[in-house]
Amino acid sequence: MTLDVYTLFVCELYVTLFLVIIMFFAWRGAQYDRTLGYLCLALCLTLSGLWLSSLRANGALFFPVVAGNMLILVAYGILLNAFRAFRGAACGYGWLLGMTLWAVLCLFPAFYHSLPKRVLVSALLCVIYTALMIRELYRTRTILPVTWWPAQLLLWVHIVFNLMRILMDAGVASSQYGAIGGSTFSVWVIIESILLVIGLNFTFLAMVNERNQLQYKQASLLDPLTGVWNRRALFQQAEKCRQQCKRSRQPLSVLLFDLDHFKSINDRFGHTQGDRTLINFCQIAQGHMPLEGWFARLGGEEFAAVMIVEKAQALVIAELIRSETAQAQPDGVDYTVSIGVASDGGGSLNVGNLMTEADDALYRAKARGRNCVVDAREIHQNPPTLATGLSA
Ligand SMILES: Nc1nc2c(ncn2[C@@H]2O[C@H](COP(=O)(O)OP(=O)(O)OP(=O)(O)O)[C@@H](O)[C@H]2O)c(=O)[nH]1
Repeated sequence: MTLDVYTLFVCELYVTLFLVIIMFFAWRGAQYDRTLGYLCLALCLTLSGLWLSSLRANGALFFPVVAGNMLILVAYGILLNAFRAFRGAACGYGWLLGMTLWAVLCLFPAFYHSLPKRVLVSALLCVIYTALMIRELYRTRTILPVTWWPAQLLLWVHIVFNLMRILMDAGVASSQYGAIGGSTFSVWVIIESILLVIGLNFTFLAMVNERNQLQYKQASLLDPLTGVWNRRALFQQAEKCRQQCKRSRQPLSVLLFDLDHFKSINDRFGHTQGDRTLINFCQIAQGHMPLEGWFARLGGEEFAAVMIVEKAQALVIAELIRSETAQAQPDGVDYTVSIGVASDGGGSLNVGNLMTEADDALYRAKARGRNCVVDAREIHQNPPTLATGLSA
């Protein structure tokens, strides 16, 4: 099979131009996401570099060899910045090094007129830039659990190809003297770079999409003020706990918390201090969650926790939270919390019923003067006056 270098080159120009257009709209559609912006810029520079390298066919040397390759090396640097921007890092100046090195080397006629030397340096720089991109990508593995893998694969294929190029492309000038490199290996360089730009575009779109999806999902489950889970997250988790407890017949406990006279804290110390008090309470409560315990803000000064522990342990945890809160005094502000606790031994579990029971117990805790823990079941079994809430 003979692959015509000019036909491939036109294909490459067309594909790259088309990808520039796609990426430009993707960038705008993603609210001017920096990563996609860098990628779009890298593609524009690649397109310009490719076009300049085609001037080799007219016998020109300066534009294809110096300017064309410099543009392509800047594109590599900007691609590296796209990976850095993806993980929120600043750009630095390292991305300019490849282009600068090439410009300096071109000042030496022994390099400028030697195709094998140019092929060697160009392939080496591609390997170095790609290795740096792999390093950047490696740092994003925690925020990119899925697309991290295809992105790695794509970059490793590019490294292997360029290493093969160093070994196999002796820089023999092609009889079809034309675009990119000008050696007999050019056909493979063009094919690989077409596949690379297509692969990179899809990979970056998938990466940005995955990161955004995870961010949106997280934002929809977290309370923005305190950073703890919100009502939606807690109810999702409660349903998982219910299923787990039902299967393994484990006890499930629900704790409802309500800060006492919180309105008066806002009135006396201001809303900002009120916010700080809410954050302080969340830190205290989070610090007492057991291994299988989840805490959330339901709204305002109301919080809840679901935990796979039996009633006795849930009451101990509630009392620890209550007493630590009463002693906390964030910024000199005294505040207390009332807590209702409901538990199920693992039989006919119903989270809705447990919530209602805990809410009932919380109501009783408020009625008993606040700053206390009340166990829902004991309220039902005993007259209110004998309820075994752990009063402060
Ligand atoms: N600072 C601050 N205050 C909030 C926030 N959300 C709700 N609040 C306030 O919380 C207060 C709740 O007041 P109430 O429902 O009357 O309850 P309370 O004063 O705590 O009284 P008891 O619950 O009966 O002890 C209101 O003044 C709300 O404005 C918030 O995000 N930040």
